[in-house]
Amino acid sequence: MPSYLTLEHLHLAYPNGRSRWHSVVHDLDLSLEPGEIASLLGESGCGKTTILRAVAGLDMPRSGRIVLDGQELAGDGCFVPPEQRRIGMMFQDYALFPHLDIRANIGFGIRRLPAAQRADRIAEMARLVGLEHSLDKYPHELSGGQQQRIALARAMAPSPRLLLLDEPFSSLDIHTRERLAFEVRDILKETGTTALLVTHSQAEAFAISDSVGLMHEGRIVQWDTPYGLHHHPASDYVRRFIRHGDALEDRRNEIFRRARPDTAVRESANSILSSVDS
Ligand SMILES: Nc1ncnc2c1ncn2[C@@H]1O[C@H](COP(=O)(O)OP(=O)(O)OP(=O)(O)O)[C@@H](O)[C@H]1O
Repeated sequence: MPSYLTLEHLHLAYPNGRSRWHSVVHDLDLSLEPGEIASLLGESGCGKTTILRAVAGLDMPRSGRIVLDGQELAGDGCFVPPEQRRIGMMFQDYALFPHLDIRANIGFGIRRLPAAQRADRIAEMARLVGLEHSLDKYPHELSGGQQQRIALARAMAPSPRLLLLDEPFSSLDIHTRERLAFEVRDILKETGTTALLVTHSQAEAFAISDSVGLMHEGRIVQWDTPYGLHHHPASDYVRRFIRHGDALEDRRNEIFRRARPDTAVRESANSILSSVDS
């Protein structure tokens, strides 16, 4: 049976001067089942965002195919524009409209629905992310984690066929980041949403995903469950990458353990390790 989302032999490149191209992603294959949550994990510059942009329809592949729910989005002579793909996106910087209240922010993508139906859907999404009492507030009145939940509610309001998340937690402090990653996983599972996330944070990828594709220089070097990546690394590169992520985690946990009574120290450990992590 064909998968829900399929990327086949995808070649992605950026223009690099006169009729020349800088290849970023090479011959990439990937497939997701309905309701699966997957992450692309890798160092900065390995091509994660470039893949999301191609799936969203913001860039056209040089070659290869993208198929979603049986519909060819990009391929031989075919290119469906982003607004017709029914794909939701959530970014690291919330991207909420500061001059609109939370109700209008959540309802932004469903402006064409009849008023009563729209109000119901906004209420449903606000409940889903646990912020049904904040609908009259403005984004600046909410914490970073709350704003990111509103961004999720807004992305999900139009019932997208697929949700793309680009480093959605990286502007949050490290505690909120992990808590929210678990919360978002619960919300996506509850709604049966298929999602593809990109991150350079192993903790985040492991917290949210059913499957993780570890990327290196434009290729997926291992596609596996978090357990599989951890316990059965397919190469030295994967082993080193995972060990480095574990070492950061251990260091952070140790600092927290020692600094438990002292919030100021905990805060500073948080910020030091967020910067190391990024
Ligand atoms: N608009 C662009 N034009 C030219 N080159 C680009 C463009 N966007 C990205 N690149 C290049 O493509 C490569 C992959 O970038 P991409 O943003 O996909 O990486 P990433 O893995 O998402 O990194 P990060 O974690 O830092 O966001 C990098 O070498 C980058 O310089």
